[in-house]
Amino acid sequence: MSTHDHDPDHDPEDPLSRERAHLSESRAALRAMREDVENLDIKDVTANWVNAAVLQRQIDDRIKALADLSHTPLFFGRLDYLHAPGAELAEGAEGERFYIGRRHVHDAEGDPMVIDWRAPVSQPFYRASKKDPQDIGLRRRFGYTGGDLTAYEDEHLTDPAEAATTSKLLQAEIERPRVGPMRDIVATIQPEQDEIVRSGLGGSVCVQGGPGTGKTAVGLHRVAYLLYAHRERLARTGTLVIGPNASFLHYIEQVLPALGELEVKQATVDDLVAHVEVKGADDAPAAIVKGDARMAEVLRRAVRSHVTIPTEPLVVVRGSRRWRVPAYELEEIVRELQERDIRYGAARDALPQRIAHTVLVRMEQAGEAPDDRVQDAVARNTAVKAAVKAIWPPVDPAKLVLRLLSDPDFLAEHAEDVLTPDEQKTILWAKPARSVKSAKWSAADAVLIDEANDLVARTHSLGHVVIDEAQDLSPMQYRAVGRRCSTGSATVLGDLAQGTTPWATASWDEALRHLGKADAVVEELTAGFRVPREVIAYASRLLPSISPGLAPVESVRETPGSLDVRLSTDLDADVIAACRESLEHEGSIGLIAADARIPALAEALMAAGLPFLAPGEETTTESRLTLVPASLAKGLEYDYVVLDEPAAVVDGEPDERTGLRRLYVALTRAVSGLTVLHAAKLPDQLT
Ligand SMILES: Nc1ncnc2c1ncn2[C@@H]1O[C@H](COP(=O)(O)OP(=O)(O)OP(=O)(O)O)[C@@H](O)[C@H]1O
Repeated sequence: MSTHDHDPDHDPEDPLSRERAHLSESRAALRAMREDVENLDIKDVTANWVNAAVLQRQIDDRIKALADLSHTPLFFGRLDYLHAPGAELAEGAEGERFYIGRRHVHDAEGDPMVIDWRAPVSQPFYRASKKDPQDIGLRRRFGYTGGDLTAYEDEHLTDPAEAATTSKLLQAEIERPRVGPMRDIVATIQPEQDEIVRSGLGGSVCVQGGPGTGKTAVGLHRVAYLLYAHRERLARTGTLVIGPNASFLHYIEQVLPALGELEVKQATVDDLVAHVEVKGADDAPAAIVKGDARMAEVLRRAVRSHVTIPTEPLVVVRGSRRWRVPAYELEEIVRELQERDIRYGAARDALPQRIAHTVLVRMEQAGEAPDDRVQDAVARNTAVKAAVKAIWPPVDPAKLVLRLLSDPDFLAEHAEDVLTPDEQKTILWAKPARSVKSAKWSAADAVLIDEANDLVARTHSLGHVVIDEAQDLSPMQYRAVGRRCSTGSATVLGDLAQGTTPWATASWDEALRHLGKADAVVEELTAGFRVPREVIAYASRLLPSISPGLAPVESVRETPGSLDVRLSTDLDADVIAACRESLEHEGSIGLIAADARIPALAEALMAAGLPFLAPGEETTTESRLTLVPASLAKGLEYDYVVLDEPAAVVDGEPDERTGLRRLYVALTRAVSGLTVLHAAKLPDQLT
């Protein structure tokens, strides 16, 4: 591989000059594409204002997607094929040379200037190697400074004499200082990441990977890829990215728009199940039982218990005639509906028609010739309606859960042999709630209501769902997410070692069963792109205690002197000093501390005149310091991290293993440097 930097003398024969010329031509072509859309006159197409509004929105989105962002290079790579790969591999692609970028750009004749990174013809940019050149003679990577193309790097994959080296441009991209929200990695997706990104829409994928292995990045790029490869289907069915909390979602929200995808929804699991206002919290034992998959069976039984097998005949009066359906026939109808695999509500909707059908059969036997309208009229008959209400009454999911948590006998009846008497006691409210409105619902209760909801009426399924930090979901939460992709597929991202809930995932196989995706492929990512080698080695000392089976992350970053562990006699003052030191470097700074330490540290920072942000607030070049409670650090990263009192982070959790896992998360947020300050003794597992 050879790297070439910008030659200031403009030589038209110089490859860099030629590449820059292609860049300006491509930008001009993109501008022309945008102008074409801007000049569209929709008055000619439709006079209907509703259609016009819809069309205008589509046009506005398209204009947005065609924007030429000065800080994102239009192309970042070039592939020279040995043989023309054929037009079926890329929109209108012909010839052997392709520039790879974030989006497709074509010239006035429709010939491609830049090929979308997701097109099949672009794939060798990420996957080809000396071992498997995939018909690529030259792979060129471009380096940019500001918006300018200033360097390129060549690999001649079929040249046996050329030594394989690591890419300097990749190294520079990984080591660049972080400011602001998460960015896309489209120019430097690694082969093992690309395999996950491009895996098909039909199958679900689960990615286990240590801190900084790119799980979040891979999940987001997979959505972008799937939207490209299955645009129409996913536009119809929808896509969703699920993250642990609002600040995390805020951190990642710009990645997909930067890749031209504006339609992907984002939510936390709590958002998905927000049927009631969450005003209360469970203690851990109650939350564990409520999150246990056995609760699904309790709810199923409780919902079904509303059906009463009829013992009285039904009499329908029409005109001068009375039609009698005996109890045993009603019972047959009810039993048949119970045995079918349909929701409680759907069966309830079907029941009046079934009864009416039986009445119609009677009419026909008596020589009448009733039609469909008669059947509908019978189904709406007051006697039939009353019977349906008695046999199959409506169920309000929230009221049902309220009763289960308030009424010991009702719970015992449906939890028999499913929950132990002690477990039942654990989840019963000390003070029964009066109404759905006044109840102090917890987050776990809302998930139970969601399950009950689905027993009554099927939850709408999307085409693809990505779940990040999945290791923290309870079995009941996995079920709630699984319902939302029951007819689609899922990408499950997580790290067993970072599970910090009392119900944290212990095995992916089990989690995937709860999700309803037992056939998902589990992939492992082991190369770390965030945390410097020395820091990850330090954090990995905790692995034997927190997740014995897992191998430590192999960092691709070598930043010597990136770890500094200091004993302090005046913690607050030393923390402030360490923040000031970190602020001398470029990039973002995170001060991470046990949640209980946050108020004291906030005060110390204010007293020292150091302005700071809360997680989720965007760091800028002016405001670069964020004060991060350990409980919100997951998934985030900062250039420099100052970690306050590890022992307090561990002690902030109900048990030691969870505490050490929380510490592991806090220790693995740094991109360039980590300073650990402690006045108390460090946890034994670290030393
Ligand atoms: N191929 C890549 N090229 C450049 N940067 C990368 C690559 N893969 C990942 N990164 C960067 O590494 C950092 C960590 O990635 P990401 O947040 O996706 O990791 P993660 O596995 O989700 O971490 P965590 O377990 O801590 O949540 C991000 O800044 C991301 O942009």
